[in-house]
Amino acid sequence: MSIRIMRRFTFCAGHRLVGHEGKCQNLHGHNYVLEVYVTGKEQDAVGRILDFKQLKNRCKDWIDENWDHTFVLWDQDQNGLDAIRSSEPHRVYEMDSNPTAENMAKHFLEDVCPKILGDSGAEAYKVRLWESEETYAEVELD
Ligand SMILES: Nc1nc2c(c(=O)[nH]1)N=C([C@H](O)[C@H](O)COP(=O)(O)OP(=O)(O)OP(=O)(O)O)CN2
Repeated sequence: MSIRIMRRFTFCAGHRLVGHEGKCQNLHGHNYVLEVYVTGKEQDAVGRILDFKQLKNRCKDWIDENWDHTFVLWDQDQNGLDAIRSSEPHRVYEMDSNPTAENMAKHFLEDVCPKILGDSGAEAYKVRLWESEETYAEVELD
């Protein structure tokens, strides 16, 4: 048997997709919804895999500090980075890949979750990132 929990987060961010054939090659923003799915080997004495509040605080702190009200840009997108950095104040989060919903979800699951949940006894196994009410990308550990 496996037990899973999930918490949902919302944040606003700007980005653009280098090489995209349509409008998304331009700087624009989204009201993102991030769902973080977590599992754990054991329930604690209270019956929890991980306290929802712990999950909330650990993820929300990272999102607030790194993605919320930030431009998420590819580190190869020099022209985009220069444009955002020419405004004051600004917030930029550099990715090592184009900031598609797929790549942002992958980065959060593979790179961020191990750091923020590392000592919690729980592990994120799936992340779903909604870019709009109609579209999401989902990544799951094999
Ligand atoms: N597989 C992916 N495709 C696209 C992504 C993505 O992250 N993964 N992102 C975008 C853009 O960021 C964009 O904001 C969404 O574009 P699109 O769905 O084309 O926009 P609309 O449906 O709103 O277009 P309308 O013509 O206004 O209906 C693109 N693709």
